[in-house]
Amino acid sequence: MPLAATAPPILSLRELSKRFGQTLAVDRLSLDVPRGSLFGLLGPNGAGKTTTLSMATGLLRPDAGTAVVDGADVWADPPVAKARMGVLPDGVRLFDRLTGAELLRYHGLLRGMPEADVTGRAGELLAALGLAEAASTLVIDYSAGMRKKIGLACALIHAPRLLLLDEPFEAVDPVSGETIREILRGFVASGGTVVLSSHVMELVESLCDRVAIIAQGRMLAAGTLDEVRQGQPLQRRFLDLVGTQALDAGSLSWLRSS
Ligand SMILES: Nc1ncnc2c1ncn2[C@@H]1O[C@H](COP(=O)(O)OP(=O)(O)OP(=O)(O)O)[C@@H](O)[C@H]1O
Repeated sequence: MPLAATAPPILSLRELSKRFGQTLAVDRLSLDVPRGSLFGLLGPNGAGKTTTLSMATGLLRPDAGTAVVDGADVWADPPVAKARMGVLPDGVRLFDRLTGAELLRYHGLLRGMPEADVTGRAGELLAALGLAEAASTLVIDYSAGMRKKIGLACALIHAPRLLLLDEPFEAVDPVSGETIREILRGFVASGGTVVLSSHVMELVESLCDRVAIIAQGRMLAAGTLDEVRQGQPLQRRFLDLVGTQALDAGSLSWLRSS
């Protein structure tokens, strides 16, 4: 029996809920992520993906429910839980008055890494992600894709066993996208676990072995790729579960009249 089938999940969310005023962003959402999986979290805009990941990573306090990382409760024991994960938050809120190299160094030292390791790994990460030439550039002057990549490097530098990545491929060019896919596959092959959110079905279908589809804060389906797809392309299954929004007849007619 594979390890993932017998070991406890590396991430376990139980009945997580979060309300913003009138909006119930996440509604009693439960999810288990087995060790060694490359897990895709899918959902339309506003589904609650970022809110869920923020609660799972200790960035946003849930109204109710629990998040447990490798046995450590994220909200009862944050230092232990946070040490076990690498996080790429939504929008990548970074200290952007630092250079790329300084930001990576800051993250490594903050994680308690020895100075020499930080320097060595920072150089390797910058090179692998095509940021070596921008190492001395202030992050505020980075493009959106470069910010995503430096954010990913910061999440990786302490070699966590669990990566939680909010839209890691957003704004990233195809060459860097392939590098990131390679890094994530290698990470999982060596025993790591990745949870990523995305809108891009083809990417999730080709990269992830497990997926969950959420909409309006609720879990609609979760399991292996094949269990969720049920013999259909993921895109079709996603649209069936989430529902399509047909344009009313005559809607946007002004756009078609010249
Ligand atoms: N800080 C906030 N204040 C008020 N409402 C919020 C806040 N953050 C999220 N929301 C609302 O909660 C819901 C879920 O948002 P969330 O950002 O989690 O969705 P998402 O699935 O990540 O969307 P997207 O794919 O567009 O990034 C949305 O209705 C959003 O407007």
